[in-house]
Amino acid sequence: MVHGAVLNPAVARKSENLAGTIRIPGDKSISHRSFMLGGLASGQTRISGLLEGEDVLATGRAMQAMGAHVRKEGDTWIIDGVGNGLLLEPEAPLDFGNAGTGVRLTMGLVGTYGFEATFTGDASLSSRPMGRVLDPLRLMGVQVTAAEGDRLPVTLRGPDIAVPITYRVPMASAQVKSAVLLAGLNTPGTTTVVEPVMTRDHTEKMLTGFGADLSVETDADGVRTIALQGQGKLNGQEIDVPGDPSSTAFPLIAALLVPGSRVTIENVLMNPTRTGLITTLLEMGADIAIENRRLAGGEDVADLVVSASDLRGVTVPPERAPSMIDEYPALAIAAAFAEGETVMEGLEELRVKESDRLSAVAAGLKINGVDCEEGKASLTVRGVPGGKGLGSVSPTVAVETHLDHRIAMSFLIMGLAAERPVRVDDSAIIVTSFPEFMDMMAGLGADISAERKAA
Ligand SMILES: O=C(O)C1=C[C@@H](OP(=O)(O)O)[C@@H](O)[C@H](O)C1
Ligand SMILES: C=C(OP(=O)(O)O)C(=O)O
Repeated sequence: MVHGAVLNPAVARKSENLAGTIRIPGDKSISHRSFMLGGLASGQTRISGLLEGEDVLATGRAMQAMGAHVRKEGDTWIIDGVGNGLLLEPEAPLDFGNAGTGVRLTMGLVGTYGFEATFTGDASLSSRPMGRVLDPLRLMGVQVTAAEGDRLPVTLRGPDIAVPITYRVPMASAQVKSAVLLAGLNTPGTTTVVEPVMTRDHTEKMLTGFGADLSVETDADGVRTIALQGQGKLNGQEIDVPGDPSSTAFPLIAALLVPGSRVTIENVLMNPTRTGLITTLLEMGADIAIENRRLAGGEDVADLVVSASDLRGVTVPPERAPSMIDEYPALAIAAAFAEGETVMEGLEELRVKESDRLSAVAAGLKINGVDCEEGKASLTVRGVPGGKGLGSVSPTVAVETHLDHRIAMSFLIMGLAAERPVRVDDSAIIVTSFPEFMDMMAGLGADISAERKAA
């Protein structure tokens, strides 16, 4: 287990049919960006539906430490921004806890300022690679001090005047794309990002919504060129954050796996850069009705009516990975109950998330009786329809979550449909992205409880 954190072991047990209607909390990606752009813009930004997960709250605190005023009135978060180019030097290191998105995007946002800012995080975040955003920042003239291997803690000092760059993103990463574009906000001239493989487009959409001068061109091969004119004015906005499709994955898959279930999940973001999991589950034979499609705050949203289903294994093509990158741990659980083999490819980015998710998922599946194979960038799972024989063989066996919220939630979902209980060594980390998870699942009838004894 990872170093020093207070752990809350938990156990999930085979449950009766799940039933009810839930509204998934706000999207994590949009919530981070709402705090960042709201904190930077001139005037007031009002956010409803913000995800109040620890990751996002850390971003709010960072913006406050750089001069924005952040407060909550009733259910609305209100931010008085500083104005583009006018962030203040933070007096203390900015602690981003477990949040890759928070730290990487904020490094972009403030890296080009002519002051010093230090970034820290928890043991998981401190082991993740930051070079992917530090490299383009160095090209823009930013001085970087980092721990070995470009890890946290990182200290940045911007140049007097940052240099605009054209940057081709070397891996499929919305965080890298976004960090460069945000660095471009405080840089004279045109900052250009070339994105060979499309990733979630919230930064582009939200920058445009806040009034930035940004253009996107897509060539015949799907390569996107995003050009941002620096030093423009951003204006505060009203934002209604739709429900997070990555959080949706857990009750959605639980409802598919627990016999007799029927669950309605309302207000789910259906942006096509985020719907790869739904596409895959439909191919596996899932009964998911997509209802009440509508536009909310410039995004497609819908309600999902999910009924328990017999799933069959599929091959998930590598090009789908960016549109469901955070959903593979949950999909691997669905695959563990599907007829036949599920093959997931193009997963190299899973190795640098909150944990090495490829090996964490494979290890968790194995100790719970699932036949699977971990490749360099792939995972093959052979399912057991009905879950007979699945689950932990002894109360002392628990899945190691490695400070990774998605590993914790995925295996708790597994326990709801497996023959035997499934234990995880920690559930406390779930507050980073989905603080309501335990209560929401209990409300649907899921049997998940805290367990005093860790493995
Ligand atoms: O831009 C974002 O909001 C995110 C991008 C993804 O990371 P990568 O850019 O590393 O793929 C994703 O895993 C993360 O949870 C949120
Ligand atoms: C990868 C994730 O988040 P981040 O990179 O923001 O820590 C996630 O939430 O699954």
